[in-house]
Amino acid sequence: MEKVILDGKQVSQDIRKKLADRVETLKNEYEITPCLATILVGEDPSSETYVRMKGNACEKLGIKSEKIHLSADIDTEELLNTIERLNNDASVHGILLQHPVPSHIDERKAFESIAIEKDVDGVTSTGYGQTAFGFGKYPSCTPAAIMEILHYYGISAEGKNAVVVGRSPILGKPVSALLLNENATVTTCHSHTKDLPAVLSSADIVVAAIGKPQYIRGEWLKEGVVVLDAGYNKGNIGDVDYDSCYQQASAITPVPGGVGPVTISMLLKHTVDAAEESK
Ligand SMILES: Nc1nc(=O)c2c([nH]1)NC[C@@H]1CN(c3ccc(C(=O)N[C@@H](CCC(=O)O)C(=O)O)cc3)C=[N+]21
Repeated sequence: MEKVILDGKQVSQDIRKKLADRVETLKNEYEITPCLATILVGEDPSSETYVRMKGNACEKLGIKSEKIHLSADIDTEELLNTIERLNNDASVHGILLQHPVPSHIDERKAFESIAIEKDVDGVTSTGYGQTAFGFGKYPSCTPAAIMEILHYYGISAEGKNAVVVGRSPILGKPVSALLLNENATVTTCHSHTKDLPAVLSSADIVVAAIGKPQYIRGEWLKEGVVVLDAGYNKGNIGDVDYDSCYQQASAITPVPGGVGPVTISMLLKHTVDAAEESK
């Protein structure tokens, strides 16, 4: 059986190369510099790393990155005020509020306050609804990345059994919707699922989005399965047990170097899209 390692760095490079030209055109012909505002609340070191990576990726492409770092003890109101200011700032095209925020803050309320035309990270319920109905401009970035990888490698979801493990608002739910829109038969599993290995045994495509390191085992999967690992556990460990899943798979994303870099590329792409929409 031919085996493909789905190379997220390669996919990501191709996307970013195309974006560089669009950024140049925006600057030279329209005097618009695309700008992404990132909001980080508190001091979680891995969140700091991800936000720094996003900012650096922007700057490398000539996208302006406005980094806002708020202290862990702010209240929901202060966060809403910050988002309101960015909503009203015409020089800002996209807003990313890094998840998770400290638990005393109402994260859902904050996400909902992001203006839809700046919701490049696909976190609002309007954005999710549009994604689910199939006309959304900016699906959440990790779900968008997963679909981008499938398209890049010519892997069709049509008629396939796709099993998504996880149902979070910016990952499991929207990726289930995107796969459904491409005519997969989608099953979404979660902590109440009775027999996960039994459900997985019929999967042609598996998306792991649980947040448990190396949880999905190759013994649960059928031969030839396509495995997309959206896990980002501490130490760059995915949600699938790579070695055993690799044995069964016809195609698999590694961690690192799989879904992660493409997630950042989709964020960049959506920011450039939003800047173009603003002309
Ligand atoms: N509002 C919001 N939107 C997000 O999209 C979002 C979020 N919150 N919170 C956290 C998760 C996590 N996430 C990652 C993005 C890139 C890598 C990534 O590029 N990882 C590299 C390795 C990381 C490294 O080199 O340290 C890789 O997989 O190759 C990982 C994780 C986005 N998230």
